[in-house]
Amino acid sequence: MTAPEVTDTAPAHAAAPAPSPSPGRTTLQHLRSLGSGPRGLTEAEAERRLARHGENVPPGTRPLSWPRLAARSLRDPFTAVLLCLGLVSATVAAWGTACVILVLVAVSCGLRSAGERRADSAMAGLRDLVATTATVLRRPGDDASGPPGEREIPVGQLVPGDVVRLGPGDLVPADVRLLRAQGLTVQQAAFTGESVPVGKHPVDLPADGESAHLCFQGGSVASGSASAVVLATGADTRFAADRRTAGARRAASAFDRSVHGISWTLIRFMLLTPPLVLMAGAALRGRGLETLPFAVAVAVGLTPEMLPVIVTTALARGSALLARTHGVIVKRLPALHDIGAVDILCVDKTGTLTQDRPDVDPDRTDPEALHWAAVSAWWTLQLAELPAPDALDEAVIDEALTADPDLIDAYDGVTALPFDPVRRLATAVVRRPGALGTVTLAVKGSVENVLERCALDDAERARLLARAAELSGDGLRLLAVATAERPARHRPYSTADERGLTFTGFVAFTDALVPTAAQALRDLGERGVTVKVITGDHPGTAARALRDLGLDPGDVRTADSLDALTDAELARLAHRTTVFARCAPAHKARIVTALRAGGETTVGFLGDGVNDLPALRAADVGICPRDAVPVARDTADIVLAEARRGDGPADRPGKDLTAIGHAISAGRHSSGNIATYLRVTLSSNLGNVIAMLSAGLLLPFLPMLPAQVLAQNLCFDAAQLSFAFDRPAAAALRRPSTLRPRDFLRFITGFGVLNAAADLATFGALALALHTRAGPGEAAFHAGWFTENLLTQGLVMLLLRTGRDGSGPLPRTPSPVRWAVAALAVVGIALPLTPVAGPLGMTPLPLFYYALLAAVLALYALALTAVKRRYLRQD
Ligand SMILES: Nc1ncnc2c1ncn2[C@@H]1O[C@H](COP(=O)(O)OP(=O)(O)OP(=O)(O)O)[C@@H](O)[C@H]1O
Repeated sequence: MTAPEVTDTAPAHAAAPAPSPSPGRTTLQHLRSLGSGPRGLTEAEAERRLARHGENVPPGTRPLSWPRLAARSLRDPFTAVLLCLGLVSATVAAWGTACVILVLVAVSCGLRSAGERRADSAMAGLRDLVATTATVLRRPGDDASGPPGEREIPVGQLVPGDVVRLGPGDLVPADVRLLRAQGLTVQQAAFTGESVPVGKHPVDLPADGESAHLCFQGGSVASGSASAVVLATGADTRFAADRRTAGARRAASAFDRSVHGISWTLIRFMLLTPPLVLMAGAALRGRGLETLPFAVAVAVGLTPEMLPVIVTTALARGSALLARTHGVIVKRLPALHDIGAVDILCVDKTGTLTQDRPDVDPDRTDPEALHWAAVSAWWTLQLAELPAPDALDEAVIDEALTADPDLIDAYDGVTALPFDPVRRLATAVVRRPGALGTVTLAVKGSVENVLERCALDDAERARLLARAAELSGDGLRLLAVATAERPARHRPYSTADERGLTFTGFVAFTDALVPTAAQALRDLGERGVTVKVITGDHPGTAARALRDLGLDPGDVRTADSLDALTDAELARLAHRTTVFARCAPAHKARIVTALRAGGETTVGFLGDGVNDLPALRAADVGICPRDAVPVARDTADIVLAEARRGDGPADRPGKDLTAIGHAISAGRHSSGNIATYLRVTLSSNLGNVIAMLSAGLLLPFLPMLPAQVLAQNLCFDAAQLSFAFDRPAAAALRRPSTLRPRDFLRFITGFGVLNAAADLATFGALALALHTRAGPGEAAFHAGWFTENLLTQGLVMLLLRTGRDGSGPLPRTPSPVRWAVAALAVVGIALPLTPVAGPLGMTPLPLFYYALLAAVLALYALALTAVKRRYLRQD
């Protein structure tokens, strides 16, 4: 079964090649060839180009057309197996069975396509709510000489020739060529697999094969800033070309492991059934190939052909409800299943558990360190043309300017090396006006990274590290600040210059915890989810935050202690550890991958920054708060709601971490309904198959005609669609909802045998009721079994609604399920009495049979309840 997910529909111009890097063309020549310039396009020209090139929609985000949906549902393994069985039937001229199979395929494909179409549009609507925008430079109207202005537009409206601005946390919105850049590094793991961001800069005359001046759609800005001209959009990008050749690659998620795992187990059974039936028929009754249609019908009887429809409907309904009631946006349908299955949730600290609205703590900040940190922050902001300061820089500048409003005028900026989460440093090179021969490097960053670049003796270094640990232990965030006087020079400054520095002091910040964080962590614990914190911050700060939130941080590990471990050692350690500190983006991803190894755990990652992207991708399900950086919102599978007003300052309502609990409940609810369908349909189908096999060997005629198999399958399938609207028991919501093939097999074997016993008892009842009757018993047998089948299926729907997790009281059966069961019972009893009965090969039955049937059903219901109770007790 394919994941019910919106996938690519290649637009008409899909065959267009990805852009060439244009070796030998200068930037200006390239701009001219695109009919653009450094000041961008006019609005009127952009509109014309949008009509010509189409929307800049990355592949995989357009709802599929009807023909593509139908083609995709035909590729579904269940459908493929059914079609194969149909083909086998046609080959031996069993036209009745072949037609039955064809109708089954048509109905399930039709229902599935309609369900997916609805789900696709609903998901597209939800994704639009958290869609990212791009900063574009355009001139108003058609006035090419007008002044350009910057504005935010939806990424979909970008056209070739547009000039865009990029800053940290931005998604590269199209394929672009850099016009200017400052300290730009781009994460482009999607193309090259490199987890480390790559430096990018403009090249006026690129050599053949050079690509430092190009950034591709799907990449993300890790640090620095740039302006760039758009070369290609939508289906013409390299991202689209890669997807066309390689397809979308994503590691198997919890959804793939469970729903797909179960599907493939069943398909193996289906494929094994016909040969087994043929062999049994030959061995026990000396039958030959004439048993084939019957053998095929038995295999068809095993198929849960509505599984894809139920999965799509249950997940789409759950996602829509979650968005409406709690503002949580699920961007990829299977992610709702996955969040319900999460048993380990990794979170970063800053901006997730804390507000990321730091305030300088003046009592524990060295004034000189604050001075140089502000100079560094201000000039980095100016020289690197960052669209906005990050939270620490903003706090530093505010505090320093309040103390000394002339601080900025005291220096001229020379160059800047902006912050990146791997170096954990930011440097500005400044000059005092008049001091022509020398410059000052103002360096700020994490304590360890700054101290290791300072000229210090070991004792002093140890003293400073101890002081930093003490401040962090109080929950403070820290910046270490250092400076260096250097002779001025023309050669560009690089990270190699950040050596032999003079330590200046620490700047300390308070960063309040998110008000809903403690409650959210408690909720997660009660729902059986283990929380781990993976942060770039100091171990002391992380441990203190966790303690303040009511959790025991245990032994805090720093990332450098993990580097020497093998993947297996890391996996063992990761399961024992609660807090990982000083993690670079690649460490975060490696820890998540280690936790997932073995496929026994489902791991979610909740993060909000550029440093969280690799981990968001590595997890089974990536989650981010609504105010995360754009690229995190774009990467995450689930975007959380904002808090209600009152949970944060008036201008920014803040994060609502309790929304994770709602998302988990919604996921478990949907998975619970899928599990109910699987339990009910599989035990009933297995029972039928056992009964059909026994009857097939005992009776001189086919126990069920192909048309009857069809009618019965369709009625049961239609009734079970109501499970998408079911309510699982409260107990099912209390722990991670993993659909394990092994658990299902255990469940369905027991209940399947019980169901077969009821069928065999019915055969006895039929023999008793019909033995006095003259005429062919075949049609009456078929009618009797048809009625009993639909009635027992209705009973199973009511009594097996909660299985493995249903130890609590059974929730009231929702009306769609009650109506569906009633309709099933009515059809089962009434159909053999209607004129349709004749063509279907059935006749009305004597009243006596109904009395016997009532007794069989009553006994079956009692046995079902008793076995279920025993099963739940053992579980
Ligand atoms: N703008 C900045 N300039 C210099 N140093 C910074 C800046 N921002 C953060 N740092 C330093 O780098 C360290 C790591 O930052 P990083 O962004 O990787 O993680 P974080 O935001 O502290 O934590 P989390 O991973 O929980 O979001 C910080 O603890 C801080 O000391």
